[in-house]
Amino acid sequence: MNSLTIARPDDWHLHLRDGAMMRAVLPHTAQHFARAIIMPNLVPPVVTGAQAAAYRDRIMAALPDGMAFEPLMTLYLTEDTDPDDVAAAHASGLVRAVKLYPAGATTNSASGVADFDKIRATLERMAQIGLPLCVHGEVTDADVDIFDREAVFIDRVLDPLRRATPGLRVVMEHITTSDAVDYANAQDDSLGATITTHHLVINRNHILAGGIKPHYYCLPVAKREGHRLALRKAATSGDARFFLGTDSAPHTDANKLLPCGCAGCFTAPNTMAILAQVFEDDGALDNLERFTSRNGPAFYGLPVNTDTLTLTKTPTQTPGHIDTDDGPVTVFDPGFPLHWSVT
Ligand SMILES: NC(=O)N[C@@H](CC(=O)O)C(=O)O
Ligand SMILES: [Zn+2]
Ligand SMILES: [Zn+2]
Repeated sequence: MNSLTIARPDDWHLHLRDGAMMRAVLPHTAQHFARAIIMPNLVPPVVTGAQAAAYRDRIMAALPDGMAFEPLMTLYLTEDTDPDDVAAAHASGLVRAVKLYPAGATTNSASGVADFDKIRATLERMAQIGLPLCVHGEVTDADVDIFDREAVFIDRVLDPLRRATPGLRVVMEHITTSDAVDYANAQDDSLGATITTHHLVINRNHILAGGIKPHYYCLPVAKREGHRLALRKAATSGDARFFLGTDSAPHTDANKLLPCGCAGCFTAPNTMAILAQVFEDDGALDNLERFTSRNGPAFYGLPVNTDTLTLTKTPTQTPGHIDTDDGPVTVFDPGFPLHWSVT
């Protein structure tokens, strides 16, 4: 196959940031994706409906003329979140999901949740109105090994939370383990799971063997090869529970290359070329459209995009970095030449 046309993709987990960084990274997403679930972990976080509306306006103002893109806004769940504000933001069509960060789990998660009893009322309201909860699924306990934090979260937090809130629609974000794949496979269609581009490509050796590679450091951290293969199988299966959330998370090189560097891989520019190759290598090009363009809208109850994206078998050179007014941002290097280009 030398050319592939699919319904235009969406990105169900994206960090656009704000200001100069947003202006630089937004066109890379809008070029390939019609819509994206916009993560609310700004500083300060996007907690209220009013803050989400203002953030959406800033995104639309930063969109270059002639580009079409719809940001699907989220609210950052805190222990002080007002269920009425959440319900109003959902009813107006502004907000498509609420994001749960366990306090301290990842970039800008200090305002996240420590006491899960304090979010009960909001979760119950979300279950009533059908508003999905997107979850960064890692425990934060210092005594749990970082490579085990996702699996432990499923047992200790996610499964009890879902049992306590029947009907709540939940997205396990950026899953990295076979434990998460197995859990998702055992649930009904109230559960979805996003998978990033980079977790289909790298395992923990890529980060640590032969020298430390800060640009491969993200959270949840990439796991053993067996886990990567489980993610590949889930993503390429076509199963409706699994869909693309790139978690494209730009940080300047200055902030990545520190003694204590930031977590995140910037994949917006080359995600579609990488995914075409991943699916081709696994003999699953026929399922690429399900993963990038169909399963996500089905979970979120949105129409599939009517316009299309065409990939052709032409080598692509992804730039090593993009320039922003805050400094350069390195683009994720898959470690193999890319044979597919978006045309
Ligand atoms: N994935 C990451 O490593 N980083 C994300 C936060 C997140 O999605 O956990 C970021 O905002 O930089
Ligand atoms: Zn996260
Ligand atoms: Zn993220």
